[in-house]
This record gives sequence, C-alpha cells and structure tokens, in this order.
Amino acid sequence: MAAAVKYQPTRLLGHVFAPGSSRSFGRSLSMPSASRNTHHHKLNLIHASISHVDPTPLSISDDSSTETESTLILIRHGESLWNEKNLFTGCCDVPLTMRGVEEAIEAGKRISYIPVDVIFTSKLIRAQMTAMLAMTQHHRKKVPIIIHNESEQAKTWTQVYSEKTTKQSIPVITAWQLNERMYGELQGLNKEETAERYGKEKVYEWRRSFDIPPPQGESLEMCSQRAVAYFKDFIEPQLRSGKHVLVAAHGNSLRSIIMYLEKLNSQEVTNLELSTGIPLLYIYKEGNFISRGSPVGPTEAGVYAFSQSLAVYREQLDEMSHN
Ligand SMILES: O=C(O)[C@@H](CO)OP(=O)(O)O
Repeated sequence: MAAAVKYQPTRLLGHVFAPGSSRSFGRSLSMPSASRNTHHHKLNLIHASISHVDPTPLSISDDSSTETESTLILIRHGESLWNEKNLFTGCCDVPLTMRGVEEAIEAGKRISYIPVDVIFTSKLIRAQMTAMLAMTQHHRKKVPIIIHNESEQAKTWTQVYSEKTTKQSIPVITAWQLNERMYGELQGLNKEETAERYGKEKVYEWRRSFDIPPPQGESLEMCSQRAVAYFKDFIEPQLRSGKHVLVAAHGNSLRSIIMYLEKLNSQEVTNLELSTGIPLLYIYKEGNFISRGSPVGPTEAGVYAFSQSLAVYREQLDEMSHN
C-alpha cells in the first residue's frame, strides 16, 4: 500500500534517518482565532513563567540572509505497567516499568546534544517521568522544573528568586490536551481478550481508524482536535520565537500531531505506529517542519550533519564539558 511505503521512515523508529532525504512540509502559522481567546489568559501565564528563560536561539548565517531555526523533539513515553500487561490505558495515570525507565534514559542519551529550552508534557505521569528521566542525560545539565500555574497560590509558592538558578532551568509545561486518547469503556481491558470478544477487525478499527471512537471514548479525530489545537496555540509560538521544544506525550496524541506536521490524510495515519521511548526530531524553519527521523545517539555524526547550527550547539557543549 502506498501510504505504508511512504511513511515507512517514520514507522521504522529507531533506525537511521537519511539527512539528505528530508521532506519539507509547508505550513501556515497563523494562530486559529477561535481558540485564541479561550487560551489567552493561560498563554499569558505560560509566557510569564518562561519569559526569563534563556532561549538560546540557533542562528545560521549564509551569504544572503540570517535565519533562525528551532528544533522540535517528540517522544512517546517509555513502556508503562499497563503497556506491559497489554491493557488499554488511555487517560488512566499509570507509571513506567523499569524497562520504560531505561527507555526514557536511552532516549535522553539520543537527544543529549540537541538543545531544549522548553518542555511540554501531558498531565499523565508516564509522559512526565519520560521527559524528566530523558533530561537527566542532557549535556547542558539544566534542571527541568514543572510550572504550576493552576492557581495564584501555586504560582506564588513555586516562585524562584534567583536569576542564576532560573537560567539553569527548563520550564516544563503540562497540558491535559496532550494526554492519551480517552479510551472510554476499553480502559483497563486486556487488548487481546477484547479482540477475542469483539473481533480483531472491530478492535483494530477502534485502535487505528481516524474517526471511529471506541465505546464512550475518543476517536483519533477527537483526540486530534484538542491535541493539535494545543500544539498550534502553545507549542508553535515557542518554535516560531526560536525556542527549542521537547514534547513528551502518548501514542495517539502524538500520532495526531504527526498527522498535522506531516500532512498525513486519515488513511495514512492508520499506518503510523510509534514505539515507546523513541525520540523523533523535526527542524522548524521558515514556517516548515522538516522531519529528521530519530536521532541514533549522541555520538552519531549524522544527527548533526544536517544542520550547521546543531553542530555548533554540540561544539559549544563539548567545550563546556572540557572546561
Ligand atoms: O492503551 C492505550 O492507551 C494506547 C497506547 O498504549 O493503545 P493503542 O495501542 O491502542 O493506541
């Protein structure tokens, strides 16, 4: 099937991507006005929390112009205790297994030389654990700090009073919109038993079709309406301002975001599978998302070869660690 071939690189997560084979996906970056007002207040709070953080934008110069590009890393959380038991998880808040912890640390090694200025995760602990564990491996050694804007008291009680400390921090913004697709009455059921009971085809349809929801749950389309709206309203503005962003989320919330980034249609997205704990890299440049596949490891030269600015960033980190 054409779609399966076309998206093979994305599905072969963990394999080497070819720097020369990038695809650029044209993207208009105007913020949708409908959700703008709804989120306005919250957006201000987020900006207030992170405005003091050193954005370290990457600038590349060529003969004719100076451009800014930023990086976007997407990571599906590591294996959870319910992944291990093959249970539908959805919005149930289940932690990582030891294997999931190791996957998160391994993911962190793979992105340890890629800049991160701001982190977005879902509200679920498996995504938050993944982001935090991954960042323990980062060479820049900044401290990821969860931003608590849920009340005035939470904001006041989590204030940091040292500019120096703040500069060594990375804000972690948690959002329910990035949560896993709500799986309705399948949550907690065993996937294999459910397939035996309702038939493999029906369960495949619930799990991978775009617009057929599981009983009382969200279809991928419904999940995408909140996850992609959040991405456009909160994450794209960060990228546009030159910030480098890490998003730790879930199989289906990320599938919907990748559908948007790579302009997949509803048929193509059914073939998209994300492994746990594998980082995916995109370069954001001039309003386009350029897919760079999955960085293989911190020592993999190819990861840096495609972007002069990432190579410079890496050099700076190397110098820092030698001093
Ligand atoms: O159970 C879930 O929440 C998801 C992700 O593990 O399952 P699926 O493979 O059906 O997307």
